[in-house]
Amino acid sequence: MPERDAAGLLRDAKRVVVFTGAGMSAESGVPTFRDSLTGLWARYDAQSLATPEAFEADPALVWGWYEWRRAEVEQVAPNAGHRAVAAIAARVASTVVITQNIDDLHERAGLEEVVHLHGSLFTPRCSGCGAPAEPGDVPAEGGRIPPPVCVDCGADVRPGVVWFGEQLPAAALSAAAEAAFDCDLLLTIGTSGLVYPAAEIPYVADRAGATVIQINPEPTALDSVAAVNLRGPAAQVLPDLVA
Ligand SMILES: CC(C)NC(=O)[C@H](Cc1c[nH]c2ccccc12)NC(=O)[C@H](CCCC/N=C(/NCCC(=O)O)S[C@H]1O[C@H](COP(=O)(O)OP(=O)(O)OC[C@H]2O[C@@H](n3cnc4c(N)ncnc43)[C@H](O)[C@@H]2O)[C@@H](O)[C@H]1O)NC(=O)OCc1ccccc1
Repeated sequence: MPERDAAGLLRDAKRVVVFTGAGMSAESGVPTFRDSLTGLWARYDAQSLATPEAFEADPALVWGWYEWRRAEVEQVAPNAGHRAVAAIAARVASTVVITQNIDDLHERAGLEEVVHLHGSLFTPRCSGCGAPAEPGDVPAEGGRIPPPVCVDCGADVRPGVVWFGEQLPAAALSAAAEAAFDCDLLLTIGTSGLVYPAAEIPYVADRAGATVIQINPEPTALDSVAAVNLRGPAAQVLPDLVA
């Protein structure tokens, strides 16, 4: 029975990587990347909105979208899946949690260190000089919101996320690749495995001889690299795995 194998594999693991995507936060009520296009943004395609070109063309539209997503995240709480991942990190000293998510639910579930490959909703910076900016109060009204300007150089402040066509933060990418190369077990949770170079991480672990366990209610591009596929929602499957 896959669950028992997975629990046994996790119990015996010495160096664990937990790799997460939007599905990890779905049961908290955070819309997955593709579902985050409602209201004003419904007529846009996420991949074209999450680009430097879109911000250049209409800063208020894109800033407003990220402020809406930040408001969503601030209204929800980590789920039992996030708490189970924190329990794994507490139990297996050398656990590295790598996420594609820009929410802070892993941290709010008790994790001090999380490798954010695609940035965060809570680390805005100047689009000109790169100076960190204060994430102001979440605006009450949704819709188009002009971004604040940088106190140092007056350029627009931008969300601290990685947009399509932009390089990932070098430190995060190398920390992730290194952890995947060194681990003996990688858990991939709630990701479709379609966005690169992040999606390469489970393959790095597999090629280095680690066991890959996937948790996802649906089949994904990562089925082929997973030794064990647990077909279920993260917040239901993970607690059993760490029980
Ligand atoms: C779409 C894809 C084809 N395109 C790319 O990958 C591109 C281009 C590219 C590069 N290399 C390639 C190689 C091949 C093909 C294309 C490329 N990559 C890039 O542009 C990257 C940057 C990519 C990062 C983009 N930013 C994001 N996010 C931040 C912003 C924001 O969020 O707004 S990506 C964003 O989308 C992705 C969404 O994927 P998932 O998280 O997996 O979510 P998804 O909705 O797809 O699936 C949810 C899954 O959960 C499951 N699920 C649902 N409920 C549950 C549940 N309850 N429990 C468990 N699972 C569940 C579902 O079944 C499903 O499987 C995440 O990565 C997320 O971070 N940059 C770059 O390559 O730069 C290079 C470069 C080189 C030189 C010079 C300059 C540049």
